[in-house]
Formats: sequence, C-alpha cells, structure tokens
Amino acid sequence: MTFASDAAAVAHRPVVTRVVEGDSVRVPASEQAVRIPLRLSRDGGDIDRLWVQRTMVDEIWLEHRAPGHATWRSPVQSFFRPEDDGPSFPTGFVFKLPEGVEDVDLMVRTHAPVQLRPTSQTGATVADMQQRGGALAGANYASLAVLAFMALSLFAAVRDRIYLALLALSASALAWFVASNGHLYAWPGVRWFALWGAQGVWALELLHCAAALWLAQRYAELEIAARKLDRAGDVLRYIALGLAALALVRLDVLASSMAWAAALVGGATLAFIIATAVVAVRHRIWNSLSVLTIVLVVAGAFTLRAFTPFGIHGFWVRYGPQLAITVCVLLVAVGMIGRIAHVRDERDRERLARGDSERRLEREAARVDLVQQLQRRLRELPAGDLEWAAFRSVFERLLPLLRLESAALVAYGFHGFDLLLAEPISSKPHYTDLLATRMGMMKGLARTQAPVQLQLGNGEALHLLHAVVPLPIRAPAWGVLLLQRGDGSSFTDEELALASDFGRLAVQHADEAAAALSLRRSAELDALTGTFNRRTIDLWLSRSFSEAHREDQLLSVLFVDIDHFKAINDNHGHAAGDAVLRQVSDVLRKELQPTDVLGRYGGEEFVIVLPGRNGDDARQLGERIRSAIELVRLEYEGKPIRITVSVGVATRLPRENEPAAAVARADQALYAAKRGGRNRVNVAPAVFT
Ligand SMILES: Nc1nc2c(ncn2[C@@H]2O[C@H](COP(=O)(O)OP(=O)(O)OP(=O)(O)O)[C@@H](O)[C@H]2O)c(=O)[nH]1
Repeated sequence: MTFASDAAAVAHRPVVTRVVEGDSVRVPASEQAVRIPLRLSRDGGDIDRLWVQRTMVDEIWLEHRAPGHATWRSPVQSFFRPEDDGPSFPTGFVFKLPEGVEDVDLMVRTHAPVQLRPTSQTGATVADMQQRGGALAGANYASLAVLAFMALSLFAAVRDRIYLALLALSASALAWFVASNGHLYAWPGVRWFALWGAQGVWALELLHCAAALWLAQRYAELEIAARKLDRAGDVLRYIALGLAALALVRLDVLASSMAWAAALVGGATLAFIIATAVVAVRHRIWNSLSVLTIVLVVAGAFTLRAFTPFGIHGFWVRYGPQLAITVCVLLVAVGMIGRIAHVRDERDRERLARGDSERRLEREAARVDLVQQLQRRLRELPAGDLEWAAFRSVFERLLPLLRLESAALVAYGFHGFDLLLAEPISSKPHYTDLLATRMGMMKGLARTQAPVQLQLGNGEALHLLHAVVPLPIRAPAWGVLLLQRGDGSSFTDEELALASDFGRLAVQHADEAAAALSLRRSAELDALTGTFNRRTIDLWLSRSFSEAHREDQLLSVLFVDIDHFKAINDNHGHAAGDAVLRQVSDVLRKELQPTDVLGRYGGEEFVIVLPGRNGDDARQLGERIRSAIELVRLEYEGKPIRITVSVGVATRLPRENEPAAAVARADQALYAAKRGGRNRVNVAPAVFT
C-alpha cells in the first residue's frame, strides 16, 4: 500500500514525516530546494540505484548526511538540462546510491508542483525501464512525425483545410510529448525552449487541445450537424489559445494556477471531443465509431493518470495517454484519407452534374432556336421547299450538338415527295449507297418508331455505326434520320431522344406549314377548276395594272366565255356542265405561259391576265384558245358535247393604272363576239370608252 505525502512540510523545517521509497510524494513549487528524507529498502543485494520518473523539476539530487561524516551528494540532474551522455530518450532520473546507506535525502527544486515516486532498483531493472520507455517514446514520436508529414501531403494534394487541422493535431501532439517527456531539451537547436520550463509544456498542451478542438469541429462537420456544440468548441478553442499565450509569458506566480488551468482545459477538450465523436457517429462519418472508441480510451487513460497521487502508477499509466492520443490521431488520419475519396466523389458528382446541366441548357437553347427558325423559315417557303428546309434547320443544330460527322434524311411519300437530304452534301453518295441496299430495313425501322444504333455501310464503310431515328410521318409515307459520328462512338439514350425530338419538331412544323399553305391556296382558288377565284383574280388585275402603269409595261386582258353553256347544263345535266368547265380550264392552262394568270370570273366565264403582251399577242392567244377548245372532243355518258368559246380582248391604255375600264372593254368585246355569232375572238378598240 502506498500513500501520498506532502513534501511541503519538509521544505525548511526538520523532518516530520519520513517518506518510504515507493510512495508518492507531492513537491510544491518553490524557489529553494525541498528536502525529502527517504527510507530505502535494500533487501536485494543488487539494489544500488534510486529511480525517479522524469518529471518537470528544475533540479534534483540526493544527499546523505551522517553525524560525524562528510555529506555525500550525488550529481544534480534537471528535467530541462538532460545529461549529454545519457540515453537518447531518458525516462527517469537515476542516482547511484552509496553503499550501506538506508536513509538519503531527495533534494528537489521545482517551479511547478510535481508528484514524485522514488524507488530503489537494480541496475538491470533501471536499464530495462529506460529502454522500454525510450522505445515507446521513440516509436510514438516517429508515428506522429509520419502522420504530420502525411497530413501536409494530403493538404497539398486536396487543399482542404481539414488536413491543416490534422497537421496541427499531429505536430502539436509531437511537440507536447517531446517536451513533456523532457526529450526536447536534449536536442540541439530547440534547447532554448527550456527557458519556458514547465509553462512551455503547458503551452504546448494547450495548443494541442486547440488543434484537437479545431479538427474535431471540422471532422464531425459541426457547423452543419450541431451548431451550438460548434460554437462551444470555438469558445473552448479560444480559451485554450489564450491560456497558451499566457503560459508563454512565464510568470512564476501563474505556475500553480496554470497547471490547473491546463488540466481543466484538457478535461473540457476531452469531453467536447467525446460529444463531437458521438455526433460524427450519428451522422455516419467514415471511421467515426473507431474514433469515438479511441477517444474514450484516451479519456480513460487520462483519468487513470489523474489517480497517480493515490498510488496508481506503472508504465502504462505513465505512457498510456500519449499512446492513446497517437492511436487516436492515426485513426482520425485514416478517416481523413477515406474522406479524400468522399471529397473526390463529391467533386466528380458536382462536375458531372454541372456538365449535365450545361449540356441540358445548351440543348434546350438549341431546341428553342430550332422551333423559332422553323416557324420563321417555313412561313415564307412555297410547297415543295418546306420539307428540306425544315430538316436542314435540324441538321444545322444536330451536327455540332451530337458531334456528328454527317446526317441524312430519308423520306418516302412525305407530303407527296421522296427525299434524300444529306449534310454535309459530300456525304450524299454514302447515303445513296446505303439506301440502295438497306431501303427495306430502313422502312421496317421507320415503322417501329424507336431509335436504334446499327453498324451500317457498304464495303469499307461497313463498320460505321449509325443511329437510325424514325420520324413520325403518317403512313403509308415513312422517313428516318440517319446520324453518324466520325469516331464511331455510340449514342446515349439522351442523344437519341434529342435527335428524335428534333426530327419530330421538323415533321410537325413542315406538316403545319404545308397545311397552312394549302388552306391559303384553297382560299385563293376556285374549287371546281383549280384556277384563281373571282376575289383573287380581281386582286391580280389591280396589282398587274398598277405595276404595269408604274413600270410602263404592256398588259392585256382576255375574257373567255363558254357558248351556250346553259344549253349544255339543260341537255346533259349540271355534272356535265361541271366537266365542261374543268375541261375548258385545262385547255386554257395549257395555252398559258408561266407569267400569265388565269381565273374563273363567274359562271362559265374565265379571265386571263397577260402581263407584257400587246393587243395583237392577246388576240393571237385568244385565237389559239378558241381553236383548241373547238377541237376538244368531250363525251359525257356516251353523248358527245361540243364546246366553243367566245373571247373578248382588251389592252391597257398608257394612263390606266386600274383594271375597271379595260375589264369593261374586254367584256364589251366579248359581248360583241357573242353577238357576232359566238366561237370567235373580238378585240376591243383602244378608245372604246
Ligand atoms: N354546271 C354548272 N353550271 C353553271 C355553273 N355556274 C353557272 N352555271 C350555269 O351557267 C349558265 C350560264 O348561262 P347564260 O349566262 O344564260 O349563258 P349561256 O347559256 O352560256 O349563253 P351565252 O353565254 O349567251 O352563250 C347558267 O344556266 C348557270 O346556271 C357551274 O358552276 N356549273
């Protein structure tokens, strides 16, 4: 059984209590040396050393005083001035005892209160203790140095400040351990740190606490996970840093309270880290369960060490906390490495998402642009040009968007046209070849309405991968888009969907434009004969007269009226009359030039506007029409119908810029032709009105 004694009692007064070696004794801070009388038990003959665990004393030595004898005094040792010839990592103060002596005085001068437990040992045991302690300390330092270096490398690679916190944690642990074990002061270059004495060690301990708090806050992502705890961590960290700065001021009056303050902050830090580790476990942070376990072990190790004054001692009590902290740093580092993968995954995911949304935006913009262009372009085009214009707009966008080398539209019966449109035009022979051999297959694929990817081609181009995208064209017509990339890479579902969508838009807009065009045409045309109706031909007449007047051009008008049409209706029926009207309009159309305009003026009367023709030309045309109609041999229900027409001709007079007068003259001329016996051409005199 051991007990603690307060050596203060023996500082300046005669011995009251004699300390038995192996007991713990507390030595208070004092400017003068404190004398601790020791009763040695030297049962074994080999026991000739006194061993005191290294602790932060300024000076320590042994004295032996016997009445009538000269005082024996051992060399003075110091925590802050290790002997040069001692072991690399000394773990204790060792004094060779004079022979036959059972009572010695242990002399201690310290600026900080310390707890000592002197024991007498054999030389072999002392060597063994030095070796074990030294080996453990060395291994600990090496591990922490490696971890610090690793943290620095990780920071350089990932540029995440959490690795700086890991560096601070491992480096501060290393500095603290090296100083608190008394090894720092043996190393050249850093010996000066001894100036701060015990206060320097506390400053390092407090810095380590601050680093541990910083890392714990970031490791458990407290800022997001537990804001209140995070703020408490901030406060504790600032306290630790403030106290560390205060410790470095090295005021002796602060020595005792600083020891308590460091212990309190250490305890609070441990409590905070346990709470943080619990939060990390709850948030499933990688490796946090192992970290929590080791943090609890650290707390246990420190608690055990706090009981040293009550006789709990031993190798593991002395070194357990340091070892546990190193293992803790190691586990946190492992967690941090796992975090790299996590951070990288996050970054990759972010980059992909960003790329995805940019691509989507680009495609959406291209789609909007396509729709606008289709609406604009197709409105102005005549029938027959709509289809290729719509698909050219599609290709303009698809080629860059899908990185295509070429694309083609293959369509049969689309608005009555067969189309092969290739972009660029140089790729047309390739698609022509493809069609020659794969037409049936393409037709089959068009019916499926699902895009596919196939290796298509002939001869050398056999390997080329093509996307075949069916178009929604109403059967029996069909059509597909053929897309091909130079690098042979396959198309994603998204890309095929995009091509499908663009193809559908082109078909839809071409359909709408064709429908609008035919609606417009039907409003302009006479349903029975397909020639312009009265309203349209009136517009043409006005436009032609003002244009001819402006340009000072010739312009003639023909009125063509079927003779005795009422009789045809009466004798053969109304349907026969309709057939005659269609027949006459066909003959008229054949006789006209592209610039001439034909319209049905009403009933059985047609008007022909002849830009650039004089009266003579018009009369000759009228004559050709008359004789051509006369030659028509029309039979209705087996009965022949004889058709003749009368023609009135009028020509624009130089000052005329509107048609009314010329139309009246032509009508008059026609009337004259009728009166003249029909089946004849009559030219209105120029000054008829
Ligand atoms: N079948 C048919 N008959 C029509 C159509 N539009 C007008 N008609 C008829 O055309 C006839 C015109 O007859 P009229 O104006 O008397 O002249 P006509 O019989 O041709 O005699 P002339 O002009 O004097 O040679 C009327 O009987 C109308 O009913 C039509 O779209 N189809």
